[in-house]
Amino acid sequence: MSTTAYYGDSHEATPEQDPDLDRTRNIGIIAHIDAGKTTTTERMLYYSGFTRRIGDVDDGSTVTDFLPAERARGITIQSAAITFHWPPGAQRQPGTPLRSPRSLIPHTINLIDTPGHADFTFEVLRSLRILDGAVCILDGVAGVEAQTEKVWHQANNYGIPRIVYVNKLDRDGAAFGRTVKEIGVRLAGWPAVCQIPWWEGGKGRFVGVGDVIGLKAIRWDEGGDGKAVKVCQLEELEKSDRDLVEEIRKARVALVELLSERDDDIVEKFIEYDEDHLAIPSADIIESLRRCVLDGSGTVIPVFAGASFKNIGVQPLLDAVVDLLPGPTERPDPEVNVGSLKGGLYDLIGGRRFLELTDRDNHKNLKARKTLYTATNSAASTAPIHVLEGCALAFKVVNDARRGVLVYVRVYSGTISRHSPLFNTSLHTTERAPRLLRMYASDAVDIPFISSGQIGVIVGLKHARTGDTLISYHGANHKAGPPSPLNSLHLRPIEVPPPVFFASVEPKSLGEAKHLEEALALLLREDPSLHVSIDDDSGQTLLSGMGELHLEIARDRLVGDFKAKMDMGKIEIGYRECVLGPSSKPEKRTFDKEIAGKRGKAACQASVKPACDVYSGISESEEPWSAIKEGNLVSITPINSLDSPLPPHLDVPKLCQALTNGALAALARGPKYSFPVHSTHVKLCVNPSSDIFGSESTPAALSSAARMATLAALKTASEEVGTGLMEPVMSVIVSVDEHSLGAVVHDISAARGGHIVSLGDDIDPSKQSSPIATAITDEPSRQAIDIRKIYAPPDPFGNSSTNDRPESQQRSIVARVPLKEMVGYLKHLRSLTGGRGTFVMNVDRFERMGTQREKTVLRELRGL
Ligand SMILES: Nc1nc2c(ncn2[C@@H]2O[C@H](COP(=O)(O)OP(=O)(O)OP(=O)(O)O)[C@@H](O)[C@H]2O)c(=O)[nH]1
Repeated sequence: MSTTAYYGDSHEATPEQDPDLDRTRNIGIIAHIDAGKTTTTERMLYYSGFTRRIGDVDDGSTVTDFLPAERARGITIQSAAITFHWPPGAQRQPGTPLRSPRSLIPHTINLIDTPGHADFTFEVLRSLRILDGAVCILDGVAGVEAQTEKVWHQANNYGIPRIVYVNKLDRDGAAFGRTVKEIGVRLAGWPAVCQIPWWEGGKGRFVGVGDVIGLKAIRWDEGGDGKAVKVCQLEELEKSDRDLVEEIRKARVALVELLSERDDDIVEKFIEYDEDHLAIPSADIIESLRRCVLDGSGTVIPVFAGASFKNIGVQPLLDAVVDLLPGPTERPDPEVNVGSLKGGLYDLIGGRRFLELTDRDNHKNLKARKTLYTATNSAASTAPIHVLEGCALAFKVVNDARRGVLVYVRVYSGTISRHSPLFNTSLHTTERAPRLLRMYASDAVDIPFISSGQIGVIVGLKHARTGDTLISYHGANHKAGPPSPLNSLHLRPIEVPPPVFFASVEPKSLGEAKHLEEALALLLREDPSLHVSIDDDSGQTLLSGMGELHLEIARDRLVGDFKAKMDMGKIEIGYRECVLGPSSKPEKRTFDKEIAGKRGKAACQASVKPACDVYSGISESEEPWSAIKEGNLVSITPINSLDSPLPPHLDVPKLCQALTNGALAALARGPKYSFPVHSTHVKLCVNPSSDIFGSESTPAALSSAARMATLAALKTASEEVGTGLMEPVMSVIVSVDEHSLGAVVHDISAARGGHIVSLGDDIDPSKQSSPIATAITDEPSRQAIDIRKIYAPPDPFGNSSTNDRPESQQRSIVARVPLKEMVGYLKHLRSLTGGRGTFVMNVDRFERMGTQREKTVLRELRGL
């Protein structure tokens, strides 16, 4: 019997609903550019009753891409967090037990839309940290693309439970079966096919999906808004589409078999139902899948099907989000750093085994951190952690034209209440949270507090930046801040990659300078992967970032959104400068000046030498204090404060920090070419009896002395042995079909001076692990996936076995190529591959150029 059902037609969106944690899903959508994230999100909002019409990416009317730059370019730049409810309908009364499937009961979904372009990978990583689960959208024609693969493996590192949605199945050339096999091989997990596409009459229009779990088929009305669906039971469907029914049954057998290899409970059910794969109730299958997905390893990958643009498949996908992805309480203890110590936040709060250094913490500059934090460590064991009232991560800062600066936070413990003072553990400042909001894309609702597990927005913070940890604590003290170690607690910190492109930014007139400065400061709060520096010689402001598009968007934001009247110079590659040998003698400099009406005096001695491998350099360094930053090593010879005690305002860590800051400031600009210095070891020395002058030796004076001495040492080395240029070398992953492989490999190695690291062969069962997985995950090699054992339905418009269509086999090339040779590569790759090739890249290292190459680059830089 077939029935007509309606999704989402009886609902008034009720933003104030206060959800229980077990009914909350903090999820993200990850995918390659153009796979259909925004299109799918728009449908989700519509069916949930949040919007009254469906937004369209192509005419710029979407809810989530609300920045003018995003609408103009039709791509997602910033993550926008939106809250909605699924399924629509009355909320569960508190205390009502959950039942399976969970999608029968309304849930609150906090959805983070992440950008797909490689230049915004850092943005994706930032979002990944705060997700409890993710939907990965694939383009059913293109299959698994390089960017998706990259983000997928990064999500593995964070252990995020995921499901896959194969979109665009209405398009010519859509191949669901082939995509399923690619999922297995390239995402290195077992695809659990939960739906199969329903093509009318087997080879016609894409009209709906076969539901492998519920053993039924769902058909959407053609041309409608997608709310009305026809649910067909298999017995009835058998009369008109026997092949589809057969395939649904086959898929059910494969699904139960796959689950029984990993879940004992489903084996019991299998036995209970007389070993009949089809007899096991759908609720049991869902629970089994959920258990497999929740481990976050990506070993079992539930796969769903649809065509969001044609309004097909989105509601069952939302059901799957609720049914298969975890609530905040089902996730592992969030990782925190307290100084050099790592552990779980709840372990810290509960006083459990947190204060041991973990085995994995053999960090490169562990020695320095150990020295710094010995005091913290001992204090920590007695610290009053219980004063912690709330702990949140600012994962996104957005300047909203109407409301001012919005700081998106995920609360991990306790609550953040309106008006409560928040201590920022990165900036060591306290600010109040005057207003709290829950965001519905560009709309918002005021709320009195944000509780643990929830995502919300704080309005009115003046300093908080993306990535900062904010805490509220009992007995807040604005001046002193919270007691140690709470004052150094950082939630899930991530490293910002080095910027490799830069451009000068200049106000159109002097009167505009202040406004530009403020706009840049805001932009930096939003996006910590942008950097601003001032060129000492020319006085120019330089903006650096991760890619050309990254800087172009920054310019659009400055001009369009912040209304800064400015010009941006040519976007150029950020080279680095390195010393070619050691300076022959240490340089000593004394700083003796008034700073802000206060006398400052201190002296410092510095020498420099190459540190080709800064990371191994540190283990050779005997100094107890050393720090690696931006590819350089700064070390300080032991300070003997026993013979000549330090003045009361200084202790060894404070003094070392001030000296290091000074040296790092000097390294920002090379002595010969003015590029930042790289791969250089600065050795600093301060003798308390002759270089410290009582209360006049302030941290600022010490920094200045270290800066002057380092500059002098760099100059000496440059004159004596010279400096060389280094260039960013990228780790590049190119996805092409077999047909274009030869041409692309030749182009990379012959024309671009690249080095091929590996060639992935996706169809050879003996080489089952993806080269991208190997390049990205830091986990030990993953289990082997035998493509022959993957169940995938046949593709009506070709054969699902990739073996039979060699020209469509996707191959991954992993290579190392100088960034200079990658400028404008996408266009070239497209022409080499008939438009099908895609690539992703990130900085691998900075490498010294050969003499000839250096000459050419210098000539180009000088415009000769
Ligand atoms: N035929 C077809 N086109 C689709 C479908 N889903 C999305 N599209 C189109 O694909 C293009 C990209 O869709 P978006 O939703 O902007 O993709 P996205 O993943 O959000 O892209 P970025 O924001 O740039 O990362 C648009 O032109 C959509 O209309 C689909 O199911 N079928």
